[in-house]
Amino acid sequence: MTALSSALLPSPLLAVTGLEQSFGGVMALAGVSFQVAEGLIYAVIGPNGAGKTTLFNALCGFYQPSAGSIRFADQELLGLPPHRIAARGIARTFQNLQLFFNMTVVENVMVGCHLRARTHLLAAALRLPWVQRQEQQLREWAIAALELCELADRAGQPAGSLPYGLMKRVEIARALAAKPRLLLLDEPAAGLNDTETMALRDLIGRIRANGVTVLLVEHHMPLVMGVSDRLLVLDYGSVLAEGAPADIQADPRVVAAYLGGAVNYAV
Ligand SMILES: Nc1ncnc2c1ncn2[C@@H]1O[C@H](COP(=O)(O)OP(=O)(O)OP(=O)(O)O)[C@@H](O)[C@H]1O
Repeated sequence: MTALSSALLPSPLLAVTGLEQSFGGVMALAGVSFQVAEGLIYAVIGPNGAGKTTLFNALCGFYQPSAGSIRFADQELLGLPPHRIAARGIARTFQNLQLFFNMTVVENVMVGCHLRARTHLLAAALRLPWVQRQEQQLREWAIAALELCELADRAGQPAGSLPYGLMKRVEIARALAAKPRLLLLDEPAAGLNDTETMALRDLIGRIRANGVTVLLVEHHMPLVMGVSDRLLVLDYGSVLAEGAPADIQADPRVVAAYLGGAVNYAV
């Protein structure tokens, strides 16, 4: 690539370089580097214990890596606390449900908008007009996120009354309500049946179509291969491979890392 053509390329939305995180003697991330262009669905895969969740936790500021760099939209994130990283435009879901079961679906999703809200306790207690206008705005954002997740008709129901697959969608809607530029999905297909998984695949496509870049940690290979533009393969905290789904499926190192070849990639 010439200097001129590389200068014309847009800088990646996310650029991770040499990221290191250890726990005692375990190097969970041993110098991980990769880049994600804006608008991609980018998956991170790898066997159990490879470092995928640690990577997410580092990106969100829950862990403070000992070395490396995380540049998001050309700004360094390393060292920032989670709420400042979220305010920069990164939202995530978790492996385990983190819902308020007694609150309604829309109330759960409105929690995700709080970063966009101006909070003032006295004004809220007095129900000042601007507080009411703001609440109406947050409700509209929450409803828009629910519509994208095909949950608008469940808005008024207690979150705890929904089937598990829909509860996981509420979590995605809550993350979307923060209006992120990058959405991190941590094993969104875990516990879903085949129909729900196919619906999830469509939803991830719609999220990208709405201008949100997606970083996906997932063990469900048919989903990963069917929805992703590129993949990063981690193994023992290091990058084993990076590339398009077809290249990753053909990579013997990846096949070997997964139980000596017993990977079902069928979509
Ligand atoms: N908080 C922690 N304290 C100690 N060790 C940890 C901690 N978090 C992760 N580890 C270790 O770091 C390594 C990477 O773990 P991590 O959870 O990131 O893997 P993973 O790829 O997400 O695995 P899985 O697919 O099972 O979720 C593992 O050896 C794990 O035991």
